Amino acid sequence: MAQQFTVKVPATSANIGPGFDVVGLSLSLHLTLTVTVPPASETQLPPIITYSGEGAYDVPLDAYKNLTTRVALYVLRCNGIRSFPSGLRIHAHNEIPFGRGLGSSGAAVVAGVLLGNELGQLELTAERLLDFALMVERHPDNVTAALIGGFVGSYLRELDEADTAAASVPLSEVLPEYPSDAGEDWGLNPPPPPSGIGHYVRFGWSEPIKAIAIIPRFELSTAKAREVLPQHYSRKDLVFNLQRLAVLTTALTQNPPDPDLIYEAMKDRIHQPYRKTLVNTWITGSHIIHHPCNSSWLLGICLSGAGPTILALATKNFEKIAEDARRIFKTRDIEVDWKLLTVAGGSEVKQS
Ligand SMILES: Nc1ncnc2c1ncn2[C@@H]1O[C@H](COP(=O)(O)OP(=O)(O)OP(=O)(O)O)[C@@H](O)[C@H]1O
Ligand SMILES: N[C@@H](CCO)C(=O)O
Repeated sequence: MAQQFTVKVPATSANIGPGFDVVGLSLSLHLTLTVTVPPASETQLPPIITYSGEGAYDVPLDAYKNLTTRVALYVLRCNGIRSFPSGLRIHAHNEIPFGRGLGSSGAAVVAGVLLGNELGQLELTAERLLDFALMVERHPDNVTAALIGGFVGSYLRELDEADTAAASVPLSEVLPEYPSDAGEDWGLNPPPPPSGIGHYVRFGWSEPIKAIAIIPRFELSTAKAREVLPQHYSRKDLVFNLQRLAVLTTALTQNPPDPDLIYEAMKDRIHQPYRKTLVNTWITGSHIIHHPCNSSWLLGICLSGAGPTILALATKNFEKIAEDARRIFKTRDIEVDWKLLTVAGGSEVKQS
């Protein structure tokens, strides 16, 4: 009998203003894999991937090139399993737009880790799953929120010398460039992650708060949006962010939420000001939302992840906010789509 299971991973919005590389929020758009493993056979048949939804025209369907399946193979090989099961079939349906700051790559990585764990029947703990995801994505905010779900804060443990070296191997060694006909015999064993890299806590979330994602119709790669950030910050700017983040993690749990407190607590001096040069959506976005004294349902706005999506948090009048935003963007020749999103649960694997 064939084995069938699904892997469902949510979108995430990282940073939420001041929490650069620290906080992430899982949102109600998903990447879902439907996986069929046929009964074992004598012949080794290659995996077949089909794909629908966001990115369907761009994503590689070769299992040795596709991000999700390469991550799954990484997990398998680190656990002594050289190849995918013969005749493996995966259908991916994706609702998360690529390169918009909604954690599409984090979701693809987490889906790959869960896929590898399930195919190899490895029964890895959540902590170990996170180690594997962090070896690929390297900053914890998106992958931790995608795996655990909710509004999540995380840090990376300070590693000793040996673990630092293990965690710093280039991504090209973790996910090597496989030839398209790669099979069981190809390549060396990849470097496994050190243990217990990421640590996290899930905060509460105030039930009436929803997120409006205002999504420009262009991509911005996270790598590019990180290149513009400085190596050093002033004490004043660091304290500015720390003060706001400390308040924000509790302010977003309170019901009713306090718009004045949240609006100010979502300000940032660590990444958004530098990304202005790349993302003129942020300049536009920061003019959309009036101060909450004028509109108590608008709580605050931020760049979602590395951008270009703008995330507005609000308790009502969602459509009005989004349509006002669309009109303002239009005057600057930026076409946007918008989605009203709720906070999602964490990743799920279900046998069918
Ligand atoms: N479902 C997927 N399958 C395969 N590859 C994917 C998938 N989703 C994303 N990717 C890869 O990740 C790239 C986007 O990653 P990137 O980190 O630049 O943006 P993002 O994750 O959408 O945004 P952010 O990290 O700011 O939230 C895509 O161009 C694609 O190469
Ligand atoms: N914290 C990361 C999130 C990107 O996914 C950044 O802002 O670069």
